[in-house]
Amino acid sequence: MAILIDQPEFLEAGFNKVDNVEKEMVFDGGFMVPQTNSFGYTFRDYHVESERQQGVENFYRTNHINQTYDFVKRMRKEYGKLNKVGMSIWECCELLNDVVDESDPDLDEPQIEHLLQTAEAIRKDYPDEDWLHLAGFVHDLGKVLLHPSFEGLPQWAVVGDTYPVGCAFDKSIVHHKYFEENPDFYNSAYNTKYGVYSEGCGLNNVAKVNNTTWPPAALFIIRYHSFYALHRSEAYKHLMSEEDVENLKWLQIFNKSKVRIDVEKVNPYYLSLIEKYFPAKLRW
Ligand SMILES: O[C@H]1[C@H](O)[C@@H](O)[C@H](O)[C@@H](O)[C@H]1O
Ligand SMILES: [Fe+2]
Ligand SMILES: [Fe+2]
Repeated sequence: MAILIDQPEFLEAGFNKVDNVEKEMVFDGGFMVPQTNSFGYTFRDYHVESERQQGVENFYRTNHINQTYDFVKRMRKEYGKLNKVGMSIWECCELLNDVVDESDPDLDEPQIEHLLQTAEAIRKDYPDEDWLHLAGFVHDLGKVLLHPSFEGLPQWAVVGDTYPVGCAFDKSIVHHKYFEENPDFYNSAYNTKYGVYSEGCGLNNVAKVNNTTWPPAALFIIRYHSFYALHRSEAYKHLMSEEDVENLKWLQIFNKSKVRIDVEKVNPYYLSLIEKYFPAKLRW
């Protein structure tokens, strides 16, 4: 997803295949945590040569060419209406299970399992912050925009790493070279360090339409968990407000995780959190 609000370090290229996957499981606070994805590569490696990577690269090519300032503005307006569907958080999770994310080089489990894995990993580290567990659980629900009930948006418009439009694309963004085919790349209104923004303007302008009682940090996590150029490569810091800086620390603890979980056992806990923080039906 691209955002409206965003400089460089190159991702290391190289072959990071680890031959013996079994040996790469480490024991971490009661969880067995793999160090490689199920294809035998380290996580988020966008430069290995595999069939899956070709699909991922193709995805980013289309994504980088088409995510323009005007497109993102139009999408925000259209989907900000929240007039597509009325449903509960749980119903949304069920819709999500039909979705396959073409941008993810590591994904090999159903979305619901990925959500629970993420949530359980945070719960282990921060047992008392229930709002944070719930953030883990709902963090990828936005992918539901791929579902036909949302007019079936194409993958390039929905998934993949997050970055701002309206200012220069940072070199740390995955497969950066394809931005050279994006019209905004040549538009002087959008291709400078600040572009349409100003110093410290703040990353956050999320509309809190659905009356959640959640802390703002949770919304920040949901919105920016895929903004790797920011939380991993430290790009775009010049656009952050003081509040963003404060919230960033939560993002840094929010990492992809592959802990093994017993879905049946943990489901009731997440249902109770949904009930605590969200209305029964939400506008989407
Ligand atoms: O948060 C993740 C991450 O940014 C991945 O790189 C991307 O493939 C997924 O779509 C997204 O859910
Ligand atoms: Fe995500
Ligand atoms: Fe995710």
